[in-house]
Amino acid sequence: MNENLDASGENFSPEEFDIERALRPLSFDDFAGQDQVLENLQVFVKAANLRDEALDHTLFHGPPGLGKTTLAHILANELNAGIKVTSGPVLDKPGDLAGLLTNLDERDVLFIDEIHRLSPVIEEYLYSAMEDFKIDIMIESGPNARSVQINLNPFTLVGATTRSGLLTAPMRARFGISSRLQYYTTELLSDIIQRSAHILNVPITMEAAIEIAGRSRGTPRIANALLRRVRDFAQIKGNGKIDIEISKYGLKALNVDAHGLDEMDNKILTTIIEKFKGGPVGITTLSTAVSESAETIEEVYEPFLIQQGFIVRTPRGREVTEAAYRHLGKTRHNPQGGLF
Ligand SMILES: Nc1ncnc2c1ncn2[C@@H]1O[C@H](COP(=O)(O)OP(=O)(O)OP(=O)(O)O)[C@@H](O)[C@H]1O
Ligand SMILES: [Mg+2]
Repeated sequence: MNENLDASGENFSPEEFDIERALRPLSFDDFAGQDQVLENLQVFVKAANLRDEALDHTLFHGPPGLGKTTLAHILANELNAGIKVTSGPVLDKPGDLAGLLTNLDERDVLFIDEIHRLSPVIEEYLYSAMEDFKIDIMIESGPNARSVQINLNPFTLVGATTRSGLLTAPMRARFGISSRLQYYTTELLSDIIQRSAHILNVPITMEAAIEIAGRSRGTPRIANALLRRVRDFAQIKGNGKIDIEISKYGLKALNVDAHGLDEMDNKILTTIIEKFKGGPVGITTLSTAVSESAETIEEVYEPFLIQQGFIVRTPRGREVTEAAYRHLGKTRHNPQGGLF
């Protein structure tokens, strides 16, 4: 895939960050797909609103760019509550966390992105906040040092992670709601692209939206990123309208893979084929061969490759499929002869 996009589709300039923000859905109604997740959340939010209670702590997990951060903001909107945003690696002092927590109004959302990267001290500290809406803080120092308990307003912790496997069991257990986001179908992505094109005020044909959607790696963030790039081609090389011709031209110029696979996706497939005769290969061995952690392969790359039918998981490890050979234009040397 092209150099500007990785599996998450991130890598924006500041202006693009603003566009990204404009394209972000703000309510349940604007949010496409993830039907099961959304249906449940709507019930839980309605119930919490009816009882005037804080929503249960909610965890969103799944690959990058599928809408975790978006949903956290939507929850706050739909709860008619405020939201404070932080992330695991940023939150390293208990004092900072205490400051955030004590400033939450009743029913507010505290969104912690990359929640698998919290330090153990902070995590420990969060437990009592989540469970009893209480925290202990140390006041004064030296011989006068003592800890006082502070009551917090009932709030909702929303956590997001691409690496749910790295979350500790006690942390996981404290979320009453846990939702895994799935890759989007081409059809849904083409709806999202049309909605975004409308916001960006650029005309697009249905056919073009489907073409771009099919190359977006099942990921709305990538779909929006590709749309913006194709829009550039349409404005500079075309007549401003995004049709199928300019889309194909732009996607080719961007070097976007026909399935939207990115560099690491292709590296994983190529490595299994070239170094391990198509597999099966164990995840640890594969991880060393492609220089990427086993967890990232399992949680970020592999789900898409499996969903697209390029890889299968067997008890002896990962194997590539015939589709992967075809995709990479390679022929399979099958020792048993026959089948492929
Ligand atoms: N269901 C959706 N409908 C429309 N647009 C969406 C949807 N989900 C995501 N998007 C778009 O994709 C962008 C990326 O989504 P978001 O930032 O929520 O992903 P994420 O899961 O938090 O990713 P990361 O793991 O990298 O933080 C959003 O800004 C939004 O424009
Ligand atoms: Mg996010």
